[in-house]
Amino acid sequence: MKSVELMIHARWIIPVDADNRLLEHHTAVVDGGRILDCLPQDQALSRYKASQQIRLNDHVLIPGLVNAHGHAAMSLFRGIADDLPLQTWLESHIWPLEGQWISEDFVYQGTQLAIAEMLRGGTTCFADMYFFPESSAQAASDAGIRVQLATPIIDFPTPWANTTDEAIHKTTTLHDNWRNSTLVSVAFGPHAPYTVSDEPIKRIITLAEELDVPIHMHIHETQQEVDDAIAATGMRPIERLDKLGLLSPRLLCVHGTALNDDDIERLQQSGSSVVHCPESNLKLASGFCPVHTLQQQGINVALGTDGAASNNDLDMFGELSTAAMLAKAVAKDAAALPATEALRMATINGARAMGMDQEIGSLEAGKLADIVAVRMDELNSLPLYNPVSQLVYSTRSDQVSHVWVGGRQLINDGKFTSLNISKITDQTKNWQSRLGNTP
Ligand SMILES: CSC[C@H]1O[C@@H](n2cnc3c(O)ncnc32)[C@H](O)[C@@H]1O
Ligand SMILES: [Zn+2]
Repeated sequence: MKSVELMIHARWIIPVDADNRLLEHHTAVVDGGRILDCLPQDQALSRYKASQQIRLNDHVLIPGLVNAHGHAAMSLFRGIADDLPLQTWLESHIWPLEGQWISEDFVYQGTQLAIAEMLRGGTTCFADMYFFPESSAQAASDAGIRVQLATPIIDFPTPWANTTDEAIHKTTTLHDNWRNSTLVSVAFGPHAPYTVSDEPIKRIITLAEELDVPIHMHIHETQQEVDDAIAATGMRPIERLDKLGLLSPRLLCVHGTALNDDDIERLQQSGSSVVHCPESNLKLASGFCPVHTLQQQGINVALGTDGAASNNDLDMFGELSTAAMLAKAVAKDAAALPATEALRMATINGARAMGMDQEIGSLEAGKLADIVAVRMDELNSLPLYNPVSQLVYSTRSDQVSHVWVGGRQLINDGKFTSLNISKITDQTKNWQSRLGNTP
């Protein structure tokens, strides 16, 4: 018998593997932070002896959810500027607030709040674009969650960097400082086509290749963005970025609304990923991402919440259900984005977009043990004919009971093991009273 650290015996396991299998009465065997095996319970008990065994008789195990786009620290701006279209929201409300309030402490504490919400809802890895990414890196590392930090690169001075050169230099330093981390990785985050000019984009392309890291950018968020770009440059944003050489498998194209056939062909030919943020797109009335068409073209589509200031939560189960329903309405086809595909979007597709699909995104031997257990004996989950359908269409995030990242347990029966929630609540209320007094 081989000695291992942990065996999780579950009623169902959805590994999100290539065959979309559903396993019943199986065991996930974890050792050294990785999944060693996934096999029938009776075989697990005869082959392995574990220091810890957990029996989850009413639960489904899934890979940790991957939130492929957000601005974690913006959780401190949740509800501060609602019911506005993107450009008014950003230019008249959010950017002035950021100019006044953003600091290392704001980002560390705001990111802690976001991490607590994400972990509690089964997210084990998130891609983040925000100022002071050093503070976000520290918050993620302290909490034990996985993060890919897309550093904020924008043509105007920000509280983090005065110039694009400084932001790019700080990106390479951040990459160097966290190169040995198993939790924190770094990407370039040029903000959007309308805020970053050609020269920095060219430098980013070269450096991203040298460092072998992703590039993460808001692209085609609204029809207005496309119309303005055509008026200013004679080109659609995706056409311009393609001509600059930005489109490639290392690109996460966030939003992807207002896409025409030429845009879709460029995304497909280049192997770029699209990150769909349905709730933010709906709330800001930004537009619709043609998810079904993109998937029919073989484009990798991942799922993100965007920040809590435009969503207004970081609940990937809610996002999953919204994505599945919206895709059907947009395609005028009830068969568009079936539950199995939606779950892939929220797991393995996100991992692939972030260049991490060899390590996370599915429950398969050799991968890091980023695992989530969800209780399926709640009223809204019964009767249970199809666990995947239930997960996507009727599960609430508070049904998440256990969460492991790299084999470390961060949620145990609904309770946090690595975060001091009363401290996070107090510091959040403190920010609320400071921001609430803004004239
Ligand atoms: C360069 S750091 C990130 C920057 O992006 C702003 N932001 C947040 N949400 C959106 C969005 O949906 N579209 C464009 N920009 C967004 C955030 O406030 C920061 O300034
Ligand atoms: Zn965003």
